[in-house]
Amino acid sequence: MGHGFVRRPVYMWNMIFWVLNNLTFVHSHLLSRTMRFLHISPIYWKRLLVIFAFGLMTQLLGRHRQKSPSQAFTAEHPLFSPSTQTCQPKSHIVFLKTHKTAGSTVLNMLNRYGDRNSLTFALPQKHQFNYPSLFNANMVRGYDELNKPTYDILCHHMRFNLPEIRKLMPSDSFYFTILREPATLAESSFSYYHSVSRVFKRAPNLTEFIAHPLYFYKPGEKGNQHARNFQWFDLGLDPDTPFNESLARAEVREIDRVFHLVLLSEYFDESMVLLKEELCWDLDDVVNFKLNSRESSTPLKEKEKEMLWAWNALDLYLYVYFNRTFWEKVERFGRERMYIEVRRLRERRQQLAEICLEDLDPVRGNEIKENGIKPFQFGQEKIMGWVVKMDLEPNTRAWCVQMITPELRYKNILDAKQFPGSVRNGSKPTGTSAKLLRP
Ligand SMILES: Nc1ncnc2c1ncn2[C@@H]1O[C@H](COP(=O)(O)OS(=O)(=O)O)[C@@H](OP(=O)(O)O)[C@H]1O
Repeated sequence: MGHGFVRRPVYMWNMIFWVLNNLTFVHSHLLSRTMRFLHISPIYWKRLLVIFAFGLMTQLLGRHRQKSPSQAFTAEHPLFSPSTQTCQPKSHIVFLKTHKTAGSTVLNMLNRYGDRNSLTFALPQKHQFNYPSLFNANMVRGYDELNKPTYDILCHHMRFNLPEIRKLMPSDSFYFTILREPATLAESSFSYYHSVSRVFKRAPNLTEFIAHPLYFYKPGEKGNQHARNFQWFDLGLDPDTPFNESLARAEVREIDRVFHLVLLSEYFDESMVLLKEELCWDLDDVVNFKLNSRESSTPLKEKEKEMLWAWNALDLYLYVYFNRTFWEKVERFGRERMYIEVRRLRERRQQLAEICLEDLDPVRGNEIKENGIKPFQFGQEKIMGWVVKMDLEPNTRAWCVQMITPELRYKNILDAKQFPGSVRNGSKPTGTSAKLLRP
């Protein structure tokens, strides 16, 4: 599990050590006089030199991040260990990719990180882990109960099932997921799955569905997950359970116990900053372009939102709970610090967009001629994508292409990398590049 690039941030304490170190060497005679003047014995002076040298070493290696103790997270899921004040990039990761929540953008980031650092993905046999069935370890390609392979990242669409996940993922894995406000999620889901989901097919339009959901919804029918408590379902829970506060609270607390971080798609950039901090990653590891967005969406009236919240009461409970924990984390991170970090992230995104993209706005899929980066079109929705400039230096272009490679395409690339020689998926593994340099 290599992390094949050098970290660049310069940390204050390392800088101080570096400056002192240079002063020590350049002005050693001056220093020794000062030490004598201050009545510090040569033995202490030597010890100080060792400390300075150590400072220089850490500065040069730049692998460990110094964190200010005042920013320490003391919650159940610490953002970093306050005792050591350093962190190591995490590479054992379980991401529950919920549906219609910006999960594809998060997934792309995980794909890139794992690809660049030669991490091993637990990949599905086909496109996803037999969704909507509950996840089972045997759905992972190459998994073998007796001779267990080791995996670093599990991140493709699945219905969460912790005991099975624990069979294959390391015990120190970092669990995270992403949620979206249930009414806008319902609007996205209705438009995306309208042509495939039986319940939605029966409804002439979203307005009718919102007005009479029970008329169209038949419990236990295939495809129902798209129509009610979608996130609750993806978390492995029963979306048809009648709402009951104490049950909802117990389930949500259990989710909070298992997941180290729950992101919010409405606050995507703040989410990326928290994630970067928790994973001890670099800014470039979490910078992204929005993927899988529709050309347009239907604005909801207040009344419609309320009706959708009532219909998706379990998802609403989930969202409200994790909205609170999210902002508590932001508070502990520091609002001012968050503001600065979000600005850095946006500036970097803008910089990369200017380097990589023909257009700073997403374009329709049919305007993208390059097959590897055409967004996956599903149902009648127009899914938007990006055009990468052609005249880029190859390394830069490969980086840019990675940032917008759609999930199925990227899955095939990773699959071909992990299972070389096996002919499947009809995809040639072009575009993987384990050691890309930043543009
Ligand atoms: N960065 C960022 N910030 C906020 N929102 C974002 C982002 N990236 C994607 N999206 C929106 O997420 C919706 C697609 O979600 P998914 O990628 O999870 O969909 S899928 O289940 O994998 O098909 C889709 O929402 P709708 O456009 O409303 O359908 C995307 O626009």
